[in-house]
Amino acid sequence: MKTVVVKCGGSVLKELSDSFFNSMKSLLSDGYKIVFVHGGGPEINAMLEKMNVKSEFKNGLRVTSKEVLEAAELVLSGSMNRKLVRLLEVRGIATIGLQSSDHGILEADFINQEELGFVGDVTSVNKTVLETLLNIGLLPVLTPIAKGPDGSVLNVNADHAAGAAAHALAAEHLLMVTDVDGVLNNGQLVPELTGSQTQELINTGVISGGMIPKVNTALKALESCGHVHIVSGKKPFYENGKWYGTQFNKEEEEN
Ligand SMILES: Nc1ncnc2c1ncn2[C@@H]1O[C@H](COP(=O)(O)OP(=O)(O)O)[C@@H](O)[C@H]1O
Ligand SMILES: CC(=O)N[C@@H](CCC(=O)OP(=O)(O)O)C(=O)O
Repeated sequence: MKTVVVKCGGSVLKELSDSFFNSMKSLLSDGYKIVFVHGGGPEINAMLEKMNVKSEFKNGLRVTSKEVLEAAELVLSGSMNRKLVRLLEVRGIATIGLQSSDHGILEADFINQEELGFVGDVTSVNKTVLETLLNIGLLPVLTPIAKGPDGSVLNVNADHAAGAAAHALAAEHLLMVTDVDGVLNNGQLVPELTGSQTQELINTGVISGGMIPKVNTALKALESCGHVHIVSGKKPFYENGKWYGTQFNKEEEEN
């Protein structure tokens, strides 16, 4: 099975273009099976603001109290997931939206409960459920809320959730969809990056903020996925077998 895991950031969910969905359709007609994982960080921020609840990030991860977790679930499962499913269905793509904690599609463990609260790292992926859905022609759209220990649910960074799904499915491609064309340097798209080149851009502050978990996930995914790209959701990302954005490559083997 040729699988593509597409991670769509909250930054761009409301701005996904028709050309983006045309690229999705091209992938499907070229025989790829797609699993979608979405975020919703900006929308969770807006909800917390409305609720007058303060939220902070540590190393790109949202410190998640019980109250923050409830807001995150509400936004991700109740709003973002529903929106994406409708956007895909309306374009004739057979879609099923799921909370990743359902039947342990994603299982996670606390990273550091004292410091981060209900935040998890994925420990297992229920491949059988995902592959069964793909085999009957459905495109699963997953939230980054995973099943935690003892009946809990845990908030997982959506980049990390997508990376874990791509790894478990041995996906041919991992596509990280965001609100910029890819990794930029001085406003210019960087078309290709290796691990050491990426580290250099992090060290010099060119890559910062939300781009850091994205590039780290991209590099880690190279261990199990054939191809990894960061692309824009406002443009086409795949046409006639050609991919756009920033492509991540393994370091050249030294002779
Ligand atoms: N070098 C860089 N190239 C592109 N974007 C960068 C870079 N460094 C930081 N960013 C920021 O990362 C953002 C994408 O991360 P984030 O907002 O977390 O997106 P998402 O919601 O898609 O996960 C961009 O909009 C940009 O502001
Ligand atoms: C633990 C953690 O940080 N979870 C993220 C989940 C959503 C997410 O990652 O959304 P984006 O892809 O839009 O950033 C959060 O609460 O914001």
